[in-house]
Amino acid sequence: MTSLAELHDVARQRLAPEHYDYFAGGAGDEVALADNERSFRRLALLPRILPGSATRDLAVRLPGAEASMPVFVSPTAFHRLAHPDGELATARAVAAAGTVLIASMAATVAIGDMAAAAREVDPGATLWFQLYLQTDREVTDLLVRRAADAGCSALVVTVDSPVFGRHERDRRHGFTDLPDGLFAENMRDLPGGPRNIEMSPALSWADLDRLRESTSLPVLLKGVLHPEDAHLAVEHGMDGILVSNHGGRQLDAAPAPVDVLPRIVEVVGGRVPVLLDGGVRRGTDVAIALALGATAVGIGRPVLWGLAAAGESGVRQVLELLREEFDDALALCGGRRLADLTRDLVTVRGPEGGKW
Ligand SMILES: Cc1cc2nc3c(=O)[nH]c(=O)nc-3n(C[C@H](O)[C@H](O)[C@H](O)COP(=O)(O)O)c2cc1C
Ligand SMILES: CC(C)CC(=O)C(=O)O
Repeated sequence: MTSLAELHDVARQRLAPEHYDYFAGGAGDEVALADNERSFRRLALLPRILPGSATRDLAVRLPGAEASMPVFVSPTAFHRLAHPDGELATARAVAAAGTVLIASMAATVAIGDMAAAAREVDPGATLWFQLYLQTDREVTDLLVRRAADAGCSALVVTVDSPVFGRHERDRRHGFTDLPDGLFAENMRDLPGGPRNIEMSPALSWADLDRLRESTSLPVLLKGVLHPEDAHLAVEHGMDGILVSNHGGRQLDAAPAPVDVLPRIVEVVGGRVPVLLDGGVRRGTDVAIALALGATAVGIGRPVLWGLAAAGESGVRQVLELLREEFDDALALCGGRRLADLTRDLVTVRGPEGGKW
């Protein structure tokens, strides 16, 4: 395979239509979904020349992690719909790539088993655990304890889902539940028995404060788009911000993360890392996001396409393609290290170029 788009095509052919649409789809008219990729293509990189070095360093330090490149895996649910090995395959592939896997709370493999699979490949593999705060605090506390016991080195709290997005593709298919034999394994053995993941608009910053006080793990906030919320996140002691519109699956009128990134970077002012996901499909997208101030970027769907196309090896291909493409983009921009990707390199395409 020579690009992520090719792996996507193979995945589309292999998956059952209702499972493909669950992975691919967005909310409402899928305006945000389409805009996520399109927004990267509205931007251009103004390359510098003659870097004076033939070596490049892609490694990046993140909360509780040293990643081999500024690309991590964003949390996506239900990997066993894509491949029988599910999250075990994903965990092995991400460990082999030496980057961070954010394990979804809605994984079809329990977090302890994912961590064990990753550590067989690399004892130093990094997993973070994605969490939807539950209104039953006992449940949240138990999930946090399990993540810590599994050796997760950070928590990623998703805050863009006070209610579940309206996924019309799923409604048309009548896809409302996992097939028999698959389960959100982290939701077993909880007080009161197995549970569904709850999304609640009743949650507030006070619930986040409580989580912050209850754990020594770094806590990152996923789904921040408003600069004022980025400011509040830092004030409330968060260790990082993940700028995201949930891959266009929640508020369909939400902007593309890359369009709000510069403002958030400005507000945060270097106090904590600012990460981004949504629409990253090429190494040049990674370079644009870093030039606009992101510390690293996440990919969601491309991992699912790799998994559906070829299991562990497919996910490895996705990560290695992005690594090669990003290394290439950095070289072509005249850069040697990530810090060489600066804001002045980004312009808007077309005759207005430069007026950013
Ligand atoms: C099928 C699917 C399932 C997802 N599940 C979760 C999840 O369980 N938790 C979460 O915080 N985000 C979830 N997301 C959002 C991703 O973490 C991420 O924000 C998004 O996919 C990034 O956009 P991209 O797919 O364009 O790379 C999911 C996204 C998809 C496509
Ligand atoms: C099971 C869901 C909570 C996963 C999710 O966040 C999504 O499908 O976007």
